[in-house]
Amino acid sequence: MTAPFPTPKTDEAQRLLSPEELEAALRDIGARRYHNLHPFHRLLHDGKLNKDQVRAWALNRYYYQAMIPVKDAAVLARMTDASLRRVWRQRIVDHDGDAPGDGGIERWLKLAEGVGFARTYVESTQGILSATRFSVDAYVHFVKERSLLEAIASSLTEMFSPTIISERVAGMLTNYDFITKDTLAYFDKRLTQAPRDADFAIAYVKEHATTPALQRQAMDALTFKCNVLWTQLDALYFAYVAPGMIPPDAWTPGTGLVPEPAVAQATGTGTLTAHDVPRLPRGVRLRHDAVRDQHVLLAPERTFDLDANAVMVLELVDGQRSVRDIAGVLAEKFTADASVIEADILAMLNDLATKRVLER
Ligand SMILES: O=C(O)c1cc(C(=O)O)c2c(n1)C(=O)C(=O)c1cc(C(=O)O)[nH]c1-2
Repeated sequence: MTAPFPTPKTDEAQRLLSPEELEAALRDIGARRYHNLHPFHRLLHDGKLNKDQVRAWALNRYYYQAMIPVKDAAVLARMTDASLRRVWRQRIVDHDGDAPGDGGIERWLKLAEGVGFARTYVESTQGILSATRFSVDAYVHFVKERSLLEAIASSLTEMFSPTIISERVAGMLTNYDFITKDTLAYFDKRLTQAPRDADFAIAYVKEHATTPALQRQAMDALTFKCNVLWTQLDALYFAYVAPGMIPPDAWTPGTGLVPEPAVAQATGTGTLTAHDVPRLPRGVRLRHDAVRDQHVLLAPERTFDLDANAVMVLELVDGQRSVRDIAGVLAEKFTADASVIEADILAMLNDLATKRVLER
């Protein structure tokens, strides 16, 4: 497809660059346009956003994460060479995993849950900004419509991502008390996946962009992709930072979240989340008081009576299972909805945590 408004030909576009010059020109595009330079990222990394603004970022970026394998499947579908497909298909595995509960999309959902979202709300994508959807969809369309060279070149933003990831993880861990290393686990794997993918893509582009016109196409593809990323942050900034104009139907703070247990909130104690592994602190025991026929939690100089549900949960608290694991066991036992059980268990365990008879 020819662009309706083709990029004006510059002198640079007329001259065939050496592969090294081409790489330098591509890197220069990143140095000027990559999304690490966007004000929203600067605020995110420097700890200048509030929790809801960080939530808006996590929610919207989920759509990018979820569509990346769709994009890569489209790229794969254009490859007639099995040896290329064999390399590219790894990208889909990285995001989808080999089994349920595995892979990058799952890890992004954990990030979103870590900042308080209900997984089903995030997966529904109903609260994302239209601009997020437009720009991510534009990326998918681009790789379907343009040449394979352009499709591969558009992924070259990944050359620049390891730096921003290191900066983001360090910045967010230092600056936000609600962010943990576990929450950001998504990025651990990207630190090796992104350079591996980028090395392959840049080698391909250097080998196949063999005319000035093809080199220009590769550069334009990378510029386009930088714009895909930049636009998403513009939209976040506009809606959630300044002027703070949230479009109709987009996420508004307070919605789509797992309710935080009121007691833990009031006392300000660290709230357990579904991924935490609860255990009884040293000196606290689950006992059956035979005289009263009552299960109790026995702590130094204190006891707490437990109802039957609490006993069932605490019998599964073994310092190995996470809250989610425990909910899974009980959901299976009672053929009930695991997410409902999980919410109940979290409320109960957080109540015990505030009484200091449970820890993670
Ligand atoms: O955290 C980031 O700043 C960042 C940037 C990019 C990128 O540069 O496109 C990707 C990712 N992360 C990422 O996680 C990811 O899976 C990914 C895939 C692609 C792609 O174009 O195929 N880019 C990116």
